[in-house]
Amino acid sequence: MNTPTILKKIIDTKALEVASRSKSLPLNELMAQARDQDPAALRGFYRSMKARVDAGLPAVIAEIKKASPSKGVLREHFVPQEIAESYEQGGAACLSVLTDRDYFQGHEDYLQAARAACSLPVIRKDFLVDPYQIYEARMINADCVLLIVSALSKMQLHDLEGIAHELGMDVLVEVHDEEELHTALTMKTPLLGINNRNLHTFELTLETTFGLLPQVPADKLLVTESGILGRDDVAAMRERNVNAFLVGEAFMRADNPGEELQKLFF
Ligand SMILES: O=C(O)c1ccccc1NCC(=O)[C@H](O)[C@H](O)COP(=O)(O)O
Repeated sequence: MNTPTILKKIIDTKALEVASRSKSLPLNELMAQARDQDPAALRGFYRSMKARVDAGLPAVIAEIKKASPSKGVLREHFVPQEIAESYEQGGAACLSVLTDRDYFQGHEDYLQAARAACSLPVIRKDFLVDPYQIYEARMINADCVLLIVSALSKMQLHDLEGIAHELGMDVLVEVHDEEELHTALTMKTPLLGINNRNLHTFELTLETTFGLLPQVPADKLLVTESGILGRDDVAAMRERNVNAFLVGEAFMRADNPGEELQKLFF
């Protein structure tokens, strides 16, 4: 029998999580609450990214993550509010906050605290496999959700995207290879992430973005994700007209995450 990959383990955990949470708050009640939220309160994740890129600036999604399966604990002094303020001062376009508890030591409260401490739009960074989690994302005021193609069927991708859009949230769809890219291109969202990290093996190379780039249509806003560690990486992307970035580790390991963002990008 094949050993399950980390992504498979995470997805299995998510199914259990949803089953347990829906016992305390059933889906129909959560749906009703989420649909009652004021869409005007959302901050426009895509809009913020697009405005930076159109102005010729790097659009940085700055990530708040305490730990990860591939790297362990990244940051001991972890105060999401402080990090969010620092990122805003450093020039981030948006925030990404890990809400997964078991593998990333994240929490939904961290997203809410970070968002309340700044004026930036925020993506719920988690492994979303069920409509329940999309309604939950709206209830914690996420402005955007992540959908990972390798974790979902085409039908699930369309279904979850439809729910997110109906609730007023943006969608970042994430791919890692050509087949996933073709699937993602059947979706409506203009926000397309290429993850340089293989989520099954942890292998990481910026060549993933370079290799898929020629197949990305001009009307998509491409975000390169993972493994951006220094100014050389940023320059290599910008030379190829990749101007949107999702960065976690490089900032989380720095004493001052916002200053590190400034050093890397401006
Ligand atoms: O980071 C991991 O170890 C990981 C393992 C399994 C699934 C997802 C994983 N990470 C999510 C991400 O892709 C990153 O948090 C994000 O792109 C930022 O990457 P980095 O700048 O390299 O921290």
